[in-house]
Amino acid sequence: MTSQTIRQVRAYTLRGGGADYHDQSDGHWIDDHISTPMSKYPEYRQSRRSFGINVLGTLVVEVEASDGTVGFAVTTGGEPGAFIVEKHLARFIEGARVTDVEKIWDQMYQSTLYYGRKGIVLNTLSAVDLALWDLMGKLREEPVHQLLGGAVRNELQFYATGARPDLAKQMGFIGGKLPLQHGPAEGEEGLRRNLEKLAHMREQVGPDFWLMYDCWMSLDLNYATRLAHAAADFRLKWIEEALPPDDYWGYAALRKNMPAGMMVSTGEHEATRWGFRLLLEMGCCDIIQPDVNWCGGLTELVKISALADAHGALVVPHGSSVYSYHFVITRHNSPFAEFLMMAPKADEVVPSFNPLLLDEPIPQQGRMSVNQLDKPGFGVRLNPECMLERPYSH
Ligand SMILES: C[C@H](O)[C@H](O)[C@@H](O)[C@@H](O)C(=O)O
Ligand SMILES: [Mg+2]
Repeated sequence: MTSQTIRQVRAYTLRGGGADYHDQSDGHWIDDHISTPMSKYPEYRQSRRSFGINVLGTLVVEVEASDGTVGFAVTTGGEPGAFIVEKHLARFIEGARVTDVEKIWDQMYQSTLYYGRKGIVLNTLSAVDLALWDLMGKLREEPVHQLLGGAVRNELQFYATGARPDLAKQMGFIGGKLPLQHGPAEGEEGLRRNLEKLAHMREQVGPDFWLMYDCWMSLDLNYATRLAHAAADFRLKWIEEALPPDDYWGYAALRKNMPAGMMVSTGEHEATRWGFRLLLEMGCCDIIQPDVNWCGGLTELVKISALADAHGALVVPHGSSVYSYHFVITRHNSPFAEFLMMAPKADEVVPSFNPLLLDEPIPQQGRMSVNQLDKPGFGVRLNPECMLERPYSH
């Protein structure tokens, strides 16, 4: 295995669902009047697709070893990501040993520092890194969680993100995270409607089921503070991504002013150990939520997680299908995982990156046994019916 080198890296794109899970059709809960930083513009308030949340589409990266074995991974990245893989990163990947993930990561990161650091470049770098971990697992015939040191528990437990926490409770999930639908631009009426929604859901799910609000970067410090204190009456467990990712100072102030016992979470749009060091050292949050397809991949998430552990923070990766499941089950400070309800009415458990991945495991009664993760690599295959395109080559 250690003598195997990488013969070729290839980058493909796909539209409609897949890793760019916001790329859905009309009528899906995930695009129904959700509060965003663009909600101050009425014309962009109803649909996140209207301002382009789905412009990138899915990026699929394949890495082929000298013996023909192929590892792959997916992310949000589309054509820009494919260009970066084929025209820039390929030179550090092809010819390298399959096991050289640390060196390849460092060369990809340092060589793109002048235009990367976060966002699309880190999404792309993450997909290459995850494809390498998939390839290593396939060559060693071991699931990735074994390569990471092995499971510390026999099963994963999940909370569900979606419009129907009441149904999520019936399906066995440990909690439900609602998308916040009204932001500061909708004033007191909007705040009242946010609280009415929460009150209704609390009535539906009873006193102990976790309820959270995901604010998707859309609030200001005063609104977030007022929302948190009013939501304490309905036992909100955490307020998520209330402020823009760069407002570390705002998060630190919000966390200081939170109601006793309510947590602050953020991080899905943060990247690298340096970004998360800032969040942790400034006391911004109780839970960090790196997306392993966006933060720098598994090689970087291991570093981020150790940093968080030293700070006593939980690491609950943003929903990223098998790519986070294999990680979460190996970490003591990742006691539960997120499951994105991708059924349009959030009334059915379907694979997160539907329809792109075959054999993608789904929670049963809100839980997933480690046995469901026991195939080599990440244990998934690309759906041959998905029309992948390769827009660039090298
Ligand atoms: C539900 C949220 O608005 C996002 O769509 C979601 O992807 C993300 O913020 C999450 O935490 O799942
Ligand atoms: Mg979120």
